[in-house]
Amino acid sequence: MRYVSTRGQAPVLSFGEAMLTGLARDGGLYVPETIPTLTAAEIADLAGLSYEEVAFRVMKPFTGDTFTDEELQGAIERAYAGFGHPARAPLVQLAPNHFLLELFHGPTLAFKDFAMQVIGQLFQIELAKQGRKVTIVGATSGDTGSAAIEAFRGLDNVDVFILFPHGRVSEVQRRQMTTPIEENVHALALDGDFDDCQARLKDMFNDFAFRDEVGLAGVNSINFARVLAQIVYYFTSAVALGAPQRKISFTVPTGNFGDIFAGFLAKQMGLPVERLVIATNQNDILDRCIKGGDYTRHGVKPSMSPSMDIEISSNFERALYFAYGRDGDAITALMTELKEAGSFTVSPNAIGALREIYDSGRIGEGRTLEIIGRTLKETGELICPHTAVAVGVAEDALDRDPATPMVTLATAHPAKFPDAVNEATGIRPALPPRMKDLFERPERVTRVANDLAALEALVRGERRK
Ligand SMILES: Cc1ncc(COP(=O)(O)O)c(C=O)c1O
Ligand SMILES: N[C@@H](CCOP(=O)(O)O)C(=O)O
Repeated sequence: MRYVSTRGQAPVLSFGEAMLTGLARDGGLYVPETIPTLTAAEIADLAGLSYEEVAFRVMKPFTGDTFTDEELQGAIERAYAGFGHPARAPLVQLAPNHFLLELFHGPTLAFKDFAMQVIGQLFQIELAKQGRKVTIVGATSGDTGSAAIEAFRGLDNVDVFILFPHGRVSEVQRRQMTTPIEENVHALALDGDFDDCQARLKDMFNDFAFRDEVGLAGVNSINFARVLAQIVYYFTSAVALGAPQRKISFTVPTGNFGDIFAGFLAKQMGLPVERLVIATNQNDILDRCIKGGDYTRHGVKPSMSPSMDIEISSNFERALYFAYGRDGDAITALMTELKEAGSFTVSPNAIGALREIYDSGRIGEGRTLEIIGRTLKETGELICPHTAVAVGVAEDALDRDPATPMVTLATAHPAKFPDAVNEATGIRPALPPRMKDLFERPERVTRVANDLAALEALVRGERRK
């Protein structure tokens, strides 16, 4: 299995190399050269297996010979052992044809744990084999950061620096990043928004001298291994609802497009996915693009679903790459236009290809609150604001296609966003007992300017040599 860049100009790599490389050296994102498929019989055979067994069967064909079967199985077992639900990703019924896929039973209470816990294990195996140390720099709008810290805290051969937008994450999210005591963990509050954090991260990858000097590695969904581990729950949930005999649709609260792109890969692998519905909050660039063909930045407006406050949606590049028939030059041109002019127009063929796969919708702030309140009243489920955005978009999609079962991804625990949930319901959801002293723990955070040279100097100075 070989991995190629969406911009077509970077070295072709194995899975292991792509995992440790992060951003491709031409600025693109790695994708598999071919997408492995499962037959209908192989998908049917997943019924009744544990989450871990399904994960192994789905992930193995992508990893080539980087890991032995025993290594991959062991990594998966260890990754999910600490989850707070035996099913790992349980389904809850909201309405006759509407199901919620709860992805918040991992250690940091967000769907990011599903992939981050696995790649934490895979990094350790690969770094030990190669006798290497790496410096991970991550950008977060709230959830990736704590999941990365949880997966890599205390490791001797990894330093972790997390850039988050100052004042734009929830207090629980911030404290999850600023209270770990391990000296390899560095929380950096950047003066800017998430797009600035991600842009500086990509700048660091594009500064080859810096990248090579510090052994830069990435665990954002830039890293294909992140997306890979997120394919698994599309299979477990669809099979539980009758796939491969029955088609299933998914609605995904979307920001950086990693989670829904994993759904695209599941579909390409043979899972009968009817529609993948992109759910956006008031930062609706993806909804506008799918509907009108224009990807135009308007400026990020902070919302009550802060993890989706994103306008430069990193993995949309991967979606465009497939929509443009794997044309790296076309993608390079679009990404250059976005950087220089703040917008691009998708070609008629490519927008047609995207609309074959994706549907989309947008939910504003008022409706988000209404949905949190109504969902609790009608179903007894307390949901986070990101999930509420997706529930609203899914309800609209179900009105258009009531016959196909809809799975809505519940991406974070409501206790991560107590203020919004309280405003909608009058309930402040409690954190699990293991986190009950989160608000008493001392915080350790460095405020940083949105300045590449200053950030690089900080990482150089703080990482352990
Ligand atoms: C709670 C939550 N929901 C949804 C998203 C959006 O997911 P993605 O960036 O993969 O589109 C994020 C951030 O990634 C998140 O943290
Ligand atoms: N919403 C994310 C943003 C980063 O996304 P990633 O999937 O690329 O890591 C977050 O919570 O940080």
